[in-house]
Amino acid sequence: MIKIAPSILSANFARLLDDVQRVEKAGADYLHLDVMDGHFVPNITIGPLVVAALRPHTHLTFDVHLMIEDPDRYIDAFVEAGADLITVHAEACPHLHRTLTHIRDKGARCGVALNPATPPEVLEYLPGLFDLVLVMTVNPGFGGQAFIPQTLVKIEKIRKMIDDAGLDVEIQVDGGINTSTAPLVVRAGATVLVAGSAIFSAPDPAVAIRDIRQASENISENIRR
Ligand SMILES: O=C(CO)[C@@H](O)[C@H](O)COP(=O)(O)O
Ligand SMILES: [Fe+2]
Repeated sequence: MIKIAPSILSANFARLLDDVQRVEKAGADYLHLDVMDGHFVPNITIGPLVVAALRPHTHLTFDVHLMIEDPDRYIDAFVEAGADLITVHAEACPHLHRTLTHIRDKGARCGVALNPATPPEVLEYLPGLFDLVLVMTVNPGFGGQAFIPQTLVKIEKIRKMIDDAGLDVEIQVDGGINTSTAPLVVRAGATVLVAGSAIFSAPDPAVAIRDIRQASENISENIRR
């Protein structure tokens, strides 16, 4: 089963809760919350206060994507705010092993994000320590960018790495995902699709979720992953 994770980066922040509840009703699996600090990436977005404010109003799994320097400082705050899954960037974590262990010790699932230019080999040295790999399919920082096709080979490599090791790990993709790119990433091995502008800039987000799901599941049925 492919999971769809709408990214609220492209939601209307003046009516954020309405947009969240709309995608929940439309059958979204995760809610993807992009946290940016103006240092690791050029943009600045939300922090734990917004996560905590939304938490009582939805049952969606909160998938928090930290694009910040020194994420260890904020892990406790995000778990306490209601994050179910916290993903950190390998490029931002000099002690990635320790950071992942910290997230699990706090009771959340953890993910490792890799920028488009980051090789996947870093994952080989962290067996069993993460629940998800986030393959960035654009350079992080902004919504609405074009999908980078060279990332497909990396998704394939990670899929093989995970299958060969017999790990139960999700492969998430993030950036430029729409009905055209979804089949490509699913064929390469992705199982969780983040989409921001393709969902929230569509005339009807529910239709957009349905269309992305349909485009991916036609492929995944053939693969039977
Ligand atoms: O993490 C990020 C951007 O850095 C994403 O989660 C974006 O929000 C994806 O937006 P689209 O490319 O789907 O518009
Ligand atoms: Fe993201």
